[in-house]
Amino acid sequence: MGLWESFLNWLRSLFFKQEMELSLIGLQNAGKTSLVNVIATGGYTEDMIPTVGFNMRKVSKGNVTIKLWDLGGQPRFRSMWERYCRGVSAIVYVVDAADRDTIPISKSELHDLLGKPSLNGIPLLVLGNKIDKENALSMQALSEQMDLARLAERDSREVCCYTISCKNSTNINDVINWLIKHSKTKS
Ligand SMILES: Nc1nc2c(ncn2[C@@H]2O[C@H](COP(=O)(O)OP(=O)(O)OP(=O)(O)O)[C@@H](O)[C@H]2O)c(=O)[nH]1
Ligand SMILES: [Mg+2]
Repeated sequence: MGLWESFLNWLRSLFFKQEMELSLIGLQNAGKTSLVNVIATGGYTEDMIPTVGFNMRKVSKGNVTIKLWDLGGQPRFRSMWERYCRGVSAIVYVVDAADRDTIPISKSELHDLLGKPSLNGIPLLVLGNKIDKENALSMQALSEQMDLARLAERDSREVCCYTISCKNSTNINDVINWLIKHSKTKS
């Protein structure tokens, strides 16, 4: 980036600071914490420790400061999801697209959660992760199996779906761009 461009970006950042708060949910082993790491530092590792309860991370992307609530996906933590989704700018739901057996559970957890009136109208980004694996579902198949059309219609909510790989950093830029688009100007 040239000096002049950097200066302009700095000037812009003084006037247009944006911030957003996001919740990352989904079943255990889907790759939520891996996604936070990839967005924050670009780092990826195979040996991850399951999240106990939740973690909070703040990540800056350009003018946007993103506060991420990374929640544990094991059954005992799922009852907390709603509390951490209230009032966020967007909900990011991560699915292991290569673990076909768990898709029905993932779907029913998502549909139950979004049925709560407190979460009405919050935009939803569904991410089918692990597309580096051979048996991973396509975006269309995932979207059908998760019945995302019904969620968009039932709740008249914005719903978007991407397939990604945290391991290979595939489509991570699309995710970041979507997030930035859904941030709000700081008051
Ligand atoms: N092949 C592959 N493995 C991945 C990918 N993303 C994450 N993993 C692996 O999946 C496992 C679980 O990742 P985590 O990020 O801990 O999953 P999580 O959703 O945070 O799990 P909980 O904290 O228990 O809810 C780890 O072994 C990761 O290395 C990916 O894109 N491809
Ligand atoms: Mg985790």
